Amino acid sequence: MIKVLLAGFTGSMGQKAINLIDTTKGMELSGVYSPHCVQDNAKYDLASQVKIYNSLDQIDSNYDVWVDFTQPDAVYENTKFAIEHDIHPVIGTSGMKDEHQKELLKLAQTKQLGGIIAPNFGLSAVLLMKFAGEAAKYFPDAEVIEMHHQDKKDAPSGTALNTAKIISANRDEDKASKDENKDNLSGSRGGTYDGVHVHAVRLPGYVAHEQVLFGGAGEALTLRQDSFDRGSFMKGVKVAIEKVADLDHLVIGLENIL
Ligand SMILES: NC(=O)C1=CN([C@@H]2O[C@H](COP(=O)(O)OP(=O)(O)OC[C@H]3O[C@@H](n4cnc5c(N)ncnc54)[C@H](OP(=O)(O)O)[C@@H]3O)[C@@H](O)[C@H]2O)C=CC1
Ligand SMILES: O=C(O)C1=N[C@H](C(=O)O)C[C@H](O)C1
Repeated sequence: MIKVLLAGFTGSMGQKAINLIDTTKGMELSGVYSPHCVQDNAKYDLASQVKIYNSLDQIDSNYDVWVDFTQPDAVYENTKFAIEHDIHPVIGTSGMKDEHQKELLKLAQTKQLGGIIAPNFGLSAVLLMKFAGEAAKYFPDAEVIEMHHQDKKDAPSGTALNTAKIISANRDEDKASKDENKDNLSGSRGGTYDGVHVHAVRLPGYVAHEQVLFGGAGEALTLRQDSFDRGSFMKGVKVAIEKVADLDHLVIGLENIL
């Protein structure tokens, strides 16, 4: 039985993850963590054996997997805590800084502990990123547009940033057009990662969506994925919880364990 600790259990993704864990054979929700919660199982409709924590230092090592859907400013500390306590991290939270990611890769390597940081657990987004990497070899001019629900706390999305990194790693930047626009309205061209423009839209009604626009001489290619429901992430989370203990290092991206 895989004993799971879920960080961010009161949030939108946390609630979906509880349902996944409760309905999947071979895993059990043993602990939950959210810094602003109260220790009242009935209030959150949690079985009495589920331990509730509202501070990291209360948590013991009695867990196999740490699932994290919290906030960008908490995810590094949480992941570090999990690795240091030999709990396999399954990290969905976006917004981790590159230098923090590198540090955690090293820490997990030293401990030979398996874990995953997944910018996106949805198959459509994983495939979009793969296809974007392929397209960037032939179309060096590309822009990323992500669209999310208005409650999203970070911009751009972790997926969009990762897509921009993949495009940058696969294209020949010297062949890309130089952007010499003058912004009459500040921010009109979005943000850039290594010269790849990234635009973030926040609107009610949206869940999580991304387009990558590639432009060439007289032609264009558009890739698009849509997560219409947060349930779309749960297959990926399930696979990650089941497979993470088989790894002996930290991987970035769901594609590495599919
Ligand atoms: N990789 C993927 O496939 C996906 C990733 N995400 C990412 O997951 C994260 C959570 O998304 P979502 O559920 O929509 O967000 P919510 O805002 O709905 O939930 C955030 C959760 O984090 C908790 N929290 C707040 N502050 C802290 C802290 N300092 N330490 C630990 N926990 C904290 C909140 O608790 P409280 O209510 O007590 O404040 C709440 O339980 C985001 O980063 C999002 O981008 C989302 C969807 C898919
Ligand atoms: O906050 C969200 O909703 C999502 N966050 C992740 C991200 O930042 O990429 C994954 C997905 O886009 C949904």
